[in-house]
Amino acid sequence: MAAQAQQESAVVPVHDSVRDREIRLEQEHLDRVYRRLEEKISEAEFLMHDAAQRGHVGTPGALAERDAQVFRAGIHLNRLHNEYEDFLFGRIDLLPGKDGKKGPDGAYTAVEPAEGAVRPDNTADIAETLHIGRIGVLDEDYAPLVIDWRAPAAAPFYRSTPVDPGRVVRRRVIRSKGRRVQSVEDDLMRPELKATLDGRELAVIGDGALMAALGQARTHTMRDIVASIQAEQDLVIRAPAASVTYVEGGPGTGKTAVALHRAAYLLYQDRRRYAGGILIVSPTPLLVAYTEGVLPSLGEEGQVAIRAIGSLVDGAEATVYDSPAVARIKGSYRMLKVLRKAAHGALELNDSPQRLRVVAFGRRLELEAEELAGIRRTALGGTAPVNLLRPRARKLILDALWERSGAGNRHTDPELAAELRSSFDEDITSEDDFIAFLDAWWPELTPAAVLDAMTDERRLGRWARRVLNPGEVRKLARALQRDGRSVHDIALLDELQAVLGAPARPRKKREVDPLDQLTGLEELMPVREETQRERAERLAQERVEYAHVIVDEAQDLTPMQWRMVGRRGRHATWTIVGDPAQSSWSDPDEAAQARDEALGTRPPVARHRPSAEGSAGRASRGRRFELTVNYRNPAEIAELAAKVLALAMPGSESPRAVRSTGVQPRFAVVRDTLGATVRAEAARLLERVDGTVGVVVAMRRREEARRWLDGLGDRVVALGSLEAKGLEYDATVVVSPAEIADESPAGLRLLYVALTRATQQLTVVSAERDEPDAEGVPDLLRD
Ligand SMILES: Nc1ncnc2c1ncn2[C@@H]1O[C@H](COP(=O)(O)OP(=O)(O)OP(=O)(O)O)[C@@H](O)[C@H]1O
Repeated sequence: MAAQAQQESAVVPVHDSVRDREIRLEQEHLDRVYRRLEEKISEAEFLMHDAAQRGHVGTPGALAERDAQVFRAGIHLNRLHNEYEDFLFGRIDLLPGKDGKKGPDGAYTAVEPAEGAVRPDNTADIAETLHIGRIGVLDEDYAPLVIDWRAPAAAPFYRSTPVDPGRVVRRRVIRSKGRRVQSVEDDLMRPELKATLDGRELAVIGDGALMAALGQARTHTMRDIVASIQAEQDLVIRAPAASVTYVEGGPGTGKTAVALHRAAYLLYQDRRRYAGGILIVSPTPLLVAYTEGVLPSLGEEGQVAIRAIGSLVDGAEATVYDSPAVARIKGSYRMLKVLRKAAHGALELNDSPQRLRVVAFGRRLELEAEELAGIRRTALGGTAPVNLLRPRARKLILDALWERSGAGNRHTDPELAAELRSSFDEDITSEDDFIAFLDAWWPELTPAAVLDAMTDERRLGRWARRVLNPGEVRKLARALQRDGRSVHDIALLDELQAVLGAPARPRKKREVDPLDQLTGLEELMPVREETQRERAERLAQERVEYAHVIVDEAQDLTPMQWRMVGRRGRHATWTIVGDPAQSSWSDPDEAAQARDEALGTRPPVARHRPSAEGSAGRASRGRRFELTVNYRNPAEIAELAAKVLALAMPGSESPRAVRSTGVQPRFAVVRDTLGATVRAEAARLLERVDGTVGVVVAMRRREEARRWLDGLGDRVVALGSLEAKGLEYDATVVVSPAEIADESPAGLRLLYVALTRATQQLTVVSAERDEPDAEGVPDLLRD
């Protein structure tokens, strides 16, 4: 494979003085870059100062231009001031290009070398050297000192391989700290070539950047991979954002890393188009915290929102977990019907009035319970949001009262009849009793109130008739009774928000007109409710939608979650990143159907039933990429995990591990108590690795496991199997594979996730139910 071939070609021992010379040369270049950056900083500061000096006078156009200038200079300054580690991290030495043309960044555009660039005796001259960094920097003559890693000219840095080298002869990764270059590592793309640069033979230093990056100790935050993005990953990062881009790959293939770098790339490549924002949906707050430093390190902040799937609804936050059985109910399409029924049914709760009595034109008029129920049914017909139907219901009531009053027959002249009707309506609607009736009979519902109403089992049973069975109703009602929201509740709240429509704004008082005050007219004017059209316009403004949505760990989204995410990207392009073998959702067919509907790649079909043919395996519209190399796990750990993959998804292939450590996974059995054994194993690993240790347990043991690790320090953490999604540690302890596997229908897939979190060492602790053999190897992990 390309990555390995690169490594093999790069191991060339060099004399220290050559290394020192190469480092010195890179240092000289970096010094020039920083001098130029300082000039740019002064320029930006001057611009800001200058703009601010222009004061507050001028035409509105000039003021807007001044504000824009201050804004732009501020952003620029901010980026320049962030003194990144590894500001400059790469370099490529290139043969002359085919057509000799230069692009807007000052670099040659041709990917292929010019004819004759390589002489018959396999010698060549380097025609161009490009340095690659986090942002582009031009010198005073507009020649590139540093090319932005996302610029087209930087692509060969990532794409070139010994198999398909293009113009690249040497690819160099430069490591620096602050302003000092510390080391360089080279890969030769054309090892057969004797290339010279300025009359001197090209030196080759180090044993490859990728391996150096992979061997580093892990902290609790992810690092960017700009210096060592691999060719298959680069293709995904730079794929044009048309419709949907699907990315699949096993654990550790860099899916999350690629997703983050793709966000930065898209912004760079078309900042205006993505000004509407990019949303990255992540499975857990832990993964959000782990990854949120990457984009700032790539110079991108502000336009990308990384949100956990349980934090997508403002004002609600998932804090508790559902049992697998409850999750299955809450996540399923079937909930759609239940929620709609509940939203309608909730109108009748809390002493909804059974009768309406008003006085109009001096007559007492009444509507009885049955008539009111009929009016409610008519008003609720159709699909408009419940809260927006109140004006319609009000109108239907007035119609019924008008009918009852018999006043409609008084005039044959239409104009007079209309006048009479309008004063009839005014008579009624200005009555306090009528306003109070309407508030109680058609209350403004909130999603939280409807979900609370669903905690009553009998009531829920009514709303879920023929959709959920009585056992499911009981489980759901009980789960909703608990304090705190689960990640699945958030999708229900969002669905309810759509079913109900946003609550009306507090009624706006009309602007006070001094004339009105003089005449006392203010008091006579009825307070105006927000009209339906005004509300629709307001909602359109308030709607939170994004220009591009990236869904990480997409295999985990339930149908209800897909609907929630879909609402945030109705006009967006998408990048969907996942691995079916790691899915924690039990019905992949139903989820795939929901995904395709959310992405608009498939017409909606009957909802609460999975389609008869099954849709998970069928290709949806869009481009597909596959990542095939595991950069996280050493081969020893990947091999063990592959055994579980064969059980969880027979026939699917494991990604190929790119390195090996020679350290085999360790198997331990419970000696004293489970807690004491796990603690001892965690302590042992803490001594053996410099970075972090993760202890993965079945979800129900999370709290307990935290106590087991008390006092071992903050390099070690305990996690439930669902919480381990996407994370990685130097070493992991996986506690009782059988417990994890038995905990849910997706248990084997969650065990696969647990076993693939370590970058260096893994210990598996078996309890009794794991049926360990004499070596301590649990049943599930034996050949
Ligand atoms: N090109 C690369 N250079 C250096 N490190 C890399 C590269 N690609 C991936 N990695 C590292 O490999 C590890 C795994 O990457 P990442 O978490 O993105 O994988 P993933 O496919 O999302 O895994 P999972 O499916 O298990 O969540 C990370 O530490 C990442 O930094």
